[in-house]
Amino acid sequence: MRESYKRFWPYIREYKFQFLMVLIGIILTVSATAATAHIMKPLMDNMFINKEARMLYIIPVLLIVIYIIKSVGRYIQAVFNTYIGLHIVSRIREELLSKMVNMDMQFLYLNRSGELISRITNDINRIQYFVSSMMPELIRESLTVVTLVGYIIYLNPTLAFWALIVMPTIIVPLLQITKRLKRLAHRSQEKNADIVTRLTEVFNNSEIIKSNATEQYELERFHHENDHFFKLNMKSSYTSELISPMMEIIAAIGLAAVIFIGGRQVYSGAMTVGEFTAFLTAFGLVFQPLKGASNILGRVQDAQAASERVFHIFDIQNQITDGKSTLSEAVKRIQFDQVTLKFEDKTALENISIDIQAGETIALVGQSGGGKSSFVNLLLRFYDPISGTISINGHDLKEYTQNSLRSQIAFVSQRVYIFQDTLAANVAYGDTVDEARVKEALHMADALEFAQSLPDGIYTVMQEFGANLSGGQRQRIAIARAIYKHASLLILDEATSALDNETERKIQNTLKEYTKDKITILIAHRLSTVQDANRILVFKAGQIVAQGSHQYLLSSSEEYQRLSQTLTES
Ligand SMILES: Nc1ncnc2c1ncn2[C@@H]1O[C@H](COP(=O)(O)OP(=O)(O)OP(=O)(O)O)[C@@H](O)[C@H]1O
Repeated sequence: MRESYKRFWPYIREYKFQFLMVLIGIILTVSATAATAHIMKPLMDNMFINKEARMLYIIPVLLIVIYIIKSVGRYIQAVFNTYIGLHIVSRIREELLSKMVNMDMQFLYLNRSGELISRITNDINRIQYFVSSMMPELIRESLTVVTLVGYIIYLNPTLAFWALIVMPTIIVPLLQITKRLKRLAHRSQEKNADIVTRLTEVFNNSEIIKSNATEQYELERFHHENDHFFKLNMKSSYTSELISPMMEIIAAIGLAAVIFIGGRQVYSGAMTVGEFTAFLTAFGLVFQPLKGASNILGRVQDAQAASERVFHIFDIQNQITDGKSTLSEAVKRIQFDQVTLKFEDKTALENISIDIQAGETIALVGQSGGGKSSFVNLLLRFYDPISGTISINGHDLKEYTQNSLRSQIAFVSQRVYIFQDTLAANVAYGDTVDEARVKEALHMADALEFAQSLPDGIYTVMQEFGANLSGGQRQRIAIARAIYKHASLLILDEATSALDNETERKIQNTLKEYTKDKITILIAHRLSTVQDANRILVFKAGQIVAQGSHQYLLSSSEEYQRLSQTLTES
């Protein structure tokens, strides 16, 4: 627990004023509670025994004042506790998202989106209680316990010894319970992540689910996860609910000891009935806050497990690190020098050497899994090679900051991403919308006509994933987005695969002028897409097995001849 607090301390300590307010709230509540007991004295002595009539007015008014103070204290404590908790949690949520979006691509590929969403939402919410309310509550309960225990020791040390001797017996089972609770909390949070993953999958794959009529199948899979989650939470409840009855049994044993030993002391005259009653009352009162404190320990396990899951992400170090220079000029030359890329044991690229100059259009072709996407992923620094160097304008890629490098690259990926925003904002993505530029980019991507036919033209809001668009329209928006960026390196990974030949040709013709001083790298499976490239690189099992113009390769490379058969057919 200390470890977790250490992690939260930098956040917690920034809320001195709010904690002070919580403390004031606690002081008001505790004093008002004490005053409630204290008012019993004038109530009995002055009002009933001495029959002072003015007390008939004073006591009820005092009682109301005391309860107002108590309520104000409670309110202040609750509101400021919540403020601290919610504020810290919302800050950590943003920091966690910032950490996640800046993680290596491999991390983002490997971790399910549902798992990451669950950490940002569910896990973080569970921390709130830990960072705000737990400490004040523990302080309040401990203070009350210490005061009451002090009081009973003061009343009768021998009896207090026998009454309290049973207390340590609770420690061992309590520790075991909290250990088990933490294990269960970990599993329950993992299960929660599974549920969110399942849900994101169900909603992202609705087409495939509907077309295969697998709704029932998905419901059963969800039921399986949900049921598991339910059972884990019940297990947690069986365990945590043990704390209260255990405390009560211990309290009963303590009380029995007090009655047996105290009763004998009363019989022998060592203790008056009044002293015995006061002792019994105070001893009875100790257990309420003690139970409260043990319950807090139970709840803390959940928050601690969640904070471990959250801080685990904060602790992951990126493998891809930023260089110091800024790539502010256009990409004029790309060199691969004996570059090898491996994913664990699998070699994705082997000994790749190539030199590309500004103005060139390079097409990558080859069998599926041949390494084409890996080649462009290296340029984007989604991965780093295990050996060899890649340089841009004569400097190793690793010398540049990733942001400055990527600002020079316009990338159209195989999967088209459309954000739930206006069409214009989708084209200008991340930049301010310049209407004329957006229209020009759309025109070059042969998408202006369809954009203008939309209800609000380029300001029409796109649906999530571009659900209201055809595959070809989505691709054209993605191409327009790349054009809008005016980057010096254009990477098109199967960017025109959903377009008909005529549209593709049209876009290619406009792009020719646009890319004449840039470097264009395109991956394609269609002959029409690649045959005009200055150079075609043929990939096979992670190697470039041939390169040259379309005509040259047709006459010299068997692999290309074989590929061109399939390229023409598709
Ligand atoms: N993130 C990754 N983790 C592990 N292995 C990967 C990863 N990305 C690619 N690979 C592997 O590296 C090899 C090359 O993949 P790559 O995606 O570069 O092929 P490709 O030529 O683009 O294929 P396609 O034409 O099917 O898109 C494949 O065997 C693939 O399984």
